[in-house]
Amino acid sequence: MKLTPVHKALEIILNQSEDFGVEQVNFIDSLGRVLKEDIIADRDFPPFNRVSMDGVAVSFQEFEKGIRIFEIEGVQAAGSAQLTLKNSSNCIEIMTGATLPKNADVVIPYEQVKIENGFAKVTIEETLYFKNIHRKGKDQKEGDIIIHKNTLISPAEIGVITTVGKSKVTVAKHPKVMIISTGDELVEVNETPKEYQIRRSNVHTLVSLLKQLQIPSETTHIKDDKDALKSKIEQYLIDYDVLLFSGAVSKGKFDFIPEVLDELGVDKLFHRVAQRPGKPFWYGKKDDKSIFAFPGNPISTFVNCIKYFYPWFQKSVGLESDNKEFAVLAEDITFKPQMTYFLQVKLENKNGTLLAIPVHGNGSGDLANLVKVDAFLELPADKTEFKKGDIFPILRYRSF
Ligand SMILES: Nc1nc2c(c(=O)[nH]1)N[C@H]1C(S)=C(S)[C@@H](COP(=O)(O)OP(=O)(O)OC[C@H]3O[C@@H](n4cnc5c(N)ncnc54)[C@H](O)[C@@H]3O)O[C@H]1N2
Ligand code: MOO
Ligand SMILES: [Mg+2]
Repeated sequence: MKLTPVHKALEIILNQSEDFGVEQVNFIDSLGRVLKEDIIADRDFPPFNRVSMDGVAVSFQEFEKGIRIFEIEGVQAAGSAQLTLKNSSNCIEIMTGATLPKNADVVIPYEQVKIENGFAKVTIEETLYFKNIHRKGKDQKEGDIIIHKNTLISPAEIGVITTVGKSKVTVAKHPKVMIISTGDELVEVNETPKEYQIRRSNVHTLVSLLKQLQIPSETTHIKDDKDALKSKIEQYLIDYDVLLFSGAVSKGKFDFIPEVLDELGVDKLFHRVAQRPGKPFWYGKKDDKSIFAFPGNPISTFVNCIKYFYPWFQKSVGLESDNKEFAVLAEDITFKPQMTYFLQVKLENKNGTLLAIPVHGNGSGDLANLVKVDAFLELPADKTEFKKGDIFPILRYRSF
């Protein structure tokens, strides 16, 4: 049967993105979420003439006249209401973060002043009007949009959100996701497997891959029993927006997922992609529900989640995902099949260039190899020889 090319599979999936609406969350819980409102300056930035050095505030005009000794009239701390310089030839001691006193228009730092017996003796010959003052409204004006809708919220955005006083933020709502493992060979993490059994690690990898995008999910396990699969999946198709499967999509006698989904009225949009690993990937849709059925081999599940589910989700919540990352292949690679090859690589930054160093494992079942790796290098299907120095897109799962 004909395999769907990777770019086509991705295109099909992206065309099925869904809007899950918006919700309000506490500002501190908005980290990693997608903003769904513009964040507007509630006042000027800075909101007052903010002194930026500890020292003395004086009149620039008096300084220009040659006055260098100023009697200290008072002290203006950060957080206290604005004082007025009553006598223009006096000064006010002033602290960083304080509002500039009325009638003062320059700050001389303590390093350039000698304080003695209630007088400040200035030791510099030159200064500038408004020196050491962060002028009101210089950064942003009240009413300016500081963060646009559809921005991914990072710690920098949290700073702005809080400074404008938004304790609640409108963000994209996440889909309700169920992650399902299948297979009679699988046992729980806290169980001791028999010689022919293994622990169901893939679902926990998937939960974690989703958690990296702040998407909560639930998991369950279903035995290789067609009736059980059918009745459970039927309910999940009602209760969840997205189902992620791991396993039972290939040619085996107990690979029931494609036929069960078909019998439940899920439209298959493709089955089998021209890629390695992850070829038997099945994707379908029922009404507005997306069903990603990943092949059970751990690396197949892993790479398909990053390659297909991640951009589908990002598009669904309104994030631009055209910010592809690239790396330079560090050694020659040959891959003969007419398939996209997701090569496991370690990333290394060498003099500003991101190098992709292949780390060969033993195929898509070798999950231990992934801990030595940072990303997959996407080698296109239309070539067989990939040369050291060539540049290819990467799918990265470690950010630092
Ligand atoms: N005759 C053919 N056999 C296979 C083909 C093929 O084209 N023709 N494709 C191979 C490829 S490629 C892959 S990938 C796998 C996909 O298999 P399934 O999606 O059907 O998955 P399973 O058979 O259920 O399991 C495969 C493998 O993965 C392990 N597994 C499954 N779930 C988990 C889990 N949650 N945690 C850890 N490991 C899991 C399972 O034990 C098997 O070892 O098919 C090839 N065969
Ligand atoms: O496509 Mo499979 O993932 O090579 O084992
Ligand atoms: Mg199978």
